[in-house]
Amino acid sequence: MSALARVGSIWLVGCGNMGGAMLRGWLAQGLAPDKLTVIDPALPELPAGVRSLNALPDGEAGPEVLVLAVKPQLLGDVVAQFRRKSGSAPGLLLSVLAGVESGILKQAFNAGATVRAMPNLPAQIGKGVTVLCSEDADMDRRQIAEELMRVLGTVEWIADEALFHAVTALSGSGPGYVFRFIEAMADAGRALGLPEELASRLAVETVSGSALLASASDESPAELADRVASPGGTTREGLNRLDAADGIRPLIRQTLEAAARRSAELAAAARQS
Ligand SMILES: NC(=O)C1=CN([C@@H]2O[C@H](COP(=O)(O)OP(=O)(O)OC[C@H]3O[C@@H](n4cnc5c(N)ncnc54)[C@H](OP(=O)(O)O)[C@@H]3O)[C@@H](O)[C@H]2O)C=CC1
Ligand SMILES: O=C(O)[C@@H]1CCC=N1
Repeated sequence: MSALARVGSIWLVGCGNMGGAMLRGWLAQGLAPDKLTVIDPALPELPAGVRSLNALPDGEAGPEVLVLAVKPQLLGDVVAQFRRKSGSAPGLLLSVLAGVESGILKQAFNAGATVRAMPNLPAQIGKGVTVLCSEDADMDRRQIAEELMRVLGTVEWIADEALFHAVTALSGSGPGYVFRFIEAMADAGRALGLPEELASRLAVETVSGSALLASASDESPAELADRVASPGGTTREGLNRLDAADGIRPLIRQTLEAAARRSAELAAAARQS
């Protein structure tokens, strides 16, 4: 029996982009709806059989798995509610909150084990990548956490939680940069005279097809770029601009550095709250 099928109860706190994707994925994998409680003051419409609450229940024993998917700035509210209302600590705490460290989560919820996760938005179509990290989860709880996140796409474990700032900057925030890149490609195509909708479609399909090829190919992205660039052709001219000293590499490095810095700031704020 899968680890997930053995889980008794899951409370999901926050059912927006990430929480919603997890909920849909778990149900699609066959998790029984009556094992699930969603806690979200917005009371989102939920599939039949899932318990919906606008706040943590009063005096009820804690769940086997507590999943946190609220904005990091709301952690304090959730912790305060948990202390006021819940009867016992969860067996496993799984948090997708950017910047909030395991130490803070352990102190706040006193769970049997704590796992931090950093998914990304393609999770909404099961094509995300999630990085997991835990200092105290045994094999069984690691397996539960992994199965809960695998419904969102692929899963990677890291041993050093300090790398979470870099992970958040790269894969957590990364879809945002890729969407901006698609937009910029489409804008540039329009500036060259393409009709707006055609430029948008060409930009999306070009990025999507290239990502699929990079994922399926044994060749590195650098080798694949060389395959596109015929000697003396158009792509080399474009790549020369991207590869210039003020081109894409320093820009992307600065982009990730800015996001990682923000992750560290969120961590500091959570430590102080
Ligand atoms: N979006 C992304 O791509 C990624 C997000 N994350 C992390 O996931 C977490 C959630 O992000 P995301 O899903 O985008 O956020 P959303 O705002 O989409 O979802 C959060 C949900 O929590 C609800 N909420 C607000 N207050 C409470 C409360 N006290 N108790 C329970 N639920 C509450 C919100 O309701 P309302 O809208 O009414 O306030 C909303 O429905 C964040 O911590 C973020 O760092 C991690 C990786 C990627
Ligand atoms: O922007 C954020 O803070 C969250 C974490 C990674 C993606 N979204």
